[in-house]
Amino acid sequence: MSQAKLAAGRRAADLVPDRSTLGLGTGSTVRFFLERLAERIRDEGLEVRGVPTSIDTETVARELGIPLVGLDEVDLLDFTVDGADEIDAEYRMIKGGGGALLREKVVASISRREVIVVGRDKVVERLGTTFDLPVEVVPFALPVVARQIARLGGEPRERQAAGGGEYRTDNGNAVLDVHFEGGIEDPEALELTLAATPGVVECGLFLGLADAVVIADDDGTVEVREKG
Ligand SMILES: O=C(CO)[C@H](O)[C@H](O)COP(=O)(O)O
Repeated sequence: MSQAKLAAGRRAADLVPDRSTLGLGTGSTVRFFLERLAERIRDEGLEVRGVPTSIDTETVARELGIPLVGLDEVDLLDFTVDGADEIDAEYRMIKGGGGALLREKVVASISRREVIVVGRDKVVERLGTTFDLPVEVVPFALPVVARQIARLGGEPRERQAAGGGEYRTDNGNAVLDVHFEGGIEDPEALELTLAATPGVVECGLFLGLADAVVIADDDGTVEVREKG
């Protein structure tokens, strides 16, 4: 078990305000957040309801007794906690290692406060240097999008399911994990280009969405950084 993920997830749960509507991210760090959140609901009577960003998170939240709500009943979210695969000094991120990028970005876009939980190993100088960029693609368009990404200088690889075979997101789409040799030079320009590519549903670049980051070390030390 990663002590850093445990420490970051638990600290974020301690920051959750009472009587709030929450975005519930996805991933192993968020799992620790959910467990601590459930403890607070039980022990302190914390009143919250959450919008899950994946079927996995929905299942875990239900098991833990965290009240859930749908986007049809919610306009804005008070507070979201999510993980990241990389984050840079400007709080720009790569997300989608768990395949939940689309729902995560929708939830981040309506969150008043987006708090990111990571181990220090996720903090990078340049995005794309330690993690390939996930791009969610309509299956029909896979070859077209892959060729377009190659023209942009990326090396796309279709994600496979854990046991082999076809990988599909919760939305029924495929994922291309795209390697950029030397990292991503201009994340803003790349996000715009990908968004304008027919067949691309969403990409894992999360720019200007994080408000704070909870960074933990393996010894359990936690630092909370606010975006200036
Ligand atoms: O973006 C994500 C899922 O789509 C996750 O937040 C990201 O992959 C980090 O996961 P973990 O906390 O397991 O390292």
